[in-house]
Amino acid sequence: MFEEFVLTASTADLGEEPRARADADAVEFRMDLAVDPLAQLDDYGGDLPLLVTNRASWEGGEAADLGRFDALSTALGHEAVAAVDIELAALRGNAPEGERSHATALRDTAREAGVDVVVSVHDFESTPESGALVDLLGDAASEGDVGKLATTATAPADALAMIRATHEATAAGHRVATMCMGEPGRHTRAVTPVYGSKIGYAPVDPANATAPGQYPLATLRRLVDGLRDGDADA
Ligand SMILES: O=C1C[C@@](O)(C(=O)O)C[C@@H](O)[C@@H]1O
Repeated sequence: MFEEFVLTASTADLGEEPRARADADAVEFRMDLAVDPLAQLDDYGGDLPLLVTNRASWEGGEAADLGRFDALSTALGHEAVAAVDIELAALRGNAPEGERSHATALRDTAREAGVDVVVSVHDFESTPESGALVDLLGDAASEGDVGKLATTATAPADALAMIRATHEATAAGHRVATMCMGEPGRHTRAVTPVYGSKIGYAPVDPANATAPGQYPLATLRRLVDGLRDGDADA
């Protein structure tokens, strides 16, 4: 699914999917933020494929325990689910007790089901220097189909480090998705796809952003396509 850039509309409400169709290529379903996520999946009849995320509380989400893996595993049985997000820290075992075995089992299930695995890393405080970012991207990409890195930019230099790291990791053959959270890094969401980033995230309803600094969905679509095609009105 991630050979080309994929713009995902992030939401906790699959009922928003019709509003996302005009601009998004997929929906990121934030199961940890959703009311009755498995029932929503059962009822889903939309056109867009789903990336399912059930973000752990220790990685900035709301899913409090290992039960999040059971819910993700059930989600993989739905035909519309094309990709699943798993935290790198869960796969590498430097997370709370029991995460690693659940995370690797989920990855196996995803592979058997032909579902892509996005391995994610988040830093809600800062952006390390670009060499460290490249290492993180290499680690994440080697554990799944795409390595995703979202860090917090507090100055323009942080955005530059992320752009550089995106370029270097892509040149080294890794499939990555990158972005900075926070206002000084907002433009990375439009620019890193030029350097190889394969996933963008934006809320359908700007009032429900799932990370600081996200552009509205239609804006990110226009910016990414405009930079790619050289047509600002694209
Ligand atoms: O990991 C990511 C990236 C993200 O944090 C962002 O910065 O856009 C938004 C989240 O919904 C998603 O799971």
